[in-house]
Amino acid sequence: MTANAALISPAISSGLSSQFSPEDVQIDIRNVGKVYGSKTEEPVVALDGVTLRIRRGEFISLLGPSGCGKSTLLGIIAGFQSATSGQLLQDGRPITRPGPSRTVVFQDYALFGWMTVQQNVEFGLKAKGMGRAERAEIARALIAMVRLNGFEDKFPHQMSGGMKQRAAIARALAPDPDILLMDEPFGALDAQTRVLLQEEIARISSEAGKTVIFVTHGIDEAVFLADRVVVMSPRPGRVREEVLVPLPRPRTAEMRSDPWFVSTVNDLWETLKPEWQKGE
Ligand SMILES: Nc1ncnc2c1ncn2[C@@H]1O[C@H](COP(=O)(O)OP(=O)(O)OP(=O)(O)O)[C@@H](O)[C@H]1O
Repeated sequence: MTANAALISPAISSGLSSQFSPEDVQIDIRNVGKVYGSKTEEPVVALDGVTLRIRRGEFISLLGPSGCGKSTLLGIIAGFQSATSGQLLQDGRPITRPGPSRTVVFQDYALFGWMTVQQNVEFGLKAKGMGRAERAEIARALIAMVRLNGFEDKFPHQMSGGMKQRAAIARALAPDPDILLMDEPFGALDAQTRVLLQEEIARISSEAGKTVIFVTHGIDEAVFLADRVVVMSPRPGRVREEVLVPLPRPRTAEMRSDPWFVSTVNDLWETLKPEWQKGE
C-alpha cells in the first residue's frame, strides 16, 4: 500500500511534539543549549534552545546542514556529553550519563577488529554478566535479524562496509535498549548499499519496536525512514520545522516514487538548498 492522494500536500508544520500527551513522551528535550568553549578559543554555540519531544517507538530523522549540531544533540541524548543549558529527560528522569537503555551506531562501524561478528554482538551481553549459552542465543537471533547468518565467525576486515554496519546494528540492539541512536550510520557506504540498508533498518526498527533517532544529511533517507523528520537550522542548531510522514509501514522501495514522498523531498530540498549552499 502507498500513501494516497489525500496525503499529497506535505504536512509541514511546527511544534508538533508539543501536542503529545505526557505519558507517550519518552525523551523530553527542553530548551537545550550547547556551547563549546575553551580558555584560548572563541566559544562555539552549537545548539540554542532546542525543544523536542519524542514518543516511545517513534522513528525520528534529525536532518540539517553540516555543522548544525546534529551529532552534538545525539551525543547529549546518548549521555556522552552534557548540555550547557536546558534539560533533557528520559521517561521523566534527567539523562546524565551513557546507559544501556540508549545505544549508538556510528558511521565508522565501531566494531572491535580483533573479535568475530558473534563476539562483537555478544560483547555488551558478556559485560552485563550474561551466561554463555544465553548470550550466544541472543546474538544468533540478532545476526539473523540483520541477515548475516553464515558470517558469525568472520572478522570485520573480512566483510564489506554494509556487512560491518549490519553487525554494528546487531551489536547495538543486543543489550535490548529502549532507544537506538544512529549517527549517519550509512554515510560511508556506496549509494546502492545505502538504499538496501535503509530498507533493512526500516524493517529492523519496526520488528525490534525501538525508538530510533537517526542523524542524516540525506533528505530522501530522512523522509523514507522516519515517522517524523525534525529539520534543524544552521548553527546554532534549533528545531526549524517538523514533517510528519504518513507513509505506512513496512516501508518499501516503491514508496520512493509515491507523489507525497517526491513532493516532500522536493519541498525540503527547496527550503534547505540556500542553507546547504552557504555551508559548502
Ligand atoms: N568538541 C568540540 N569542540 C569545539 N567545537 C565543536 C566540538 N564538537 C563540535 N563542535 C562544533 O559544533 C558545531 C556542531 O557540530 P556537530 O558535529 O554537532 O554538527 P553536525 O550537524 O553533526 O555536523 P556534520 O553533519 O558535519 O557531522 C560545529 O560548528 C562544530 O565545529
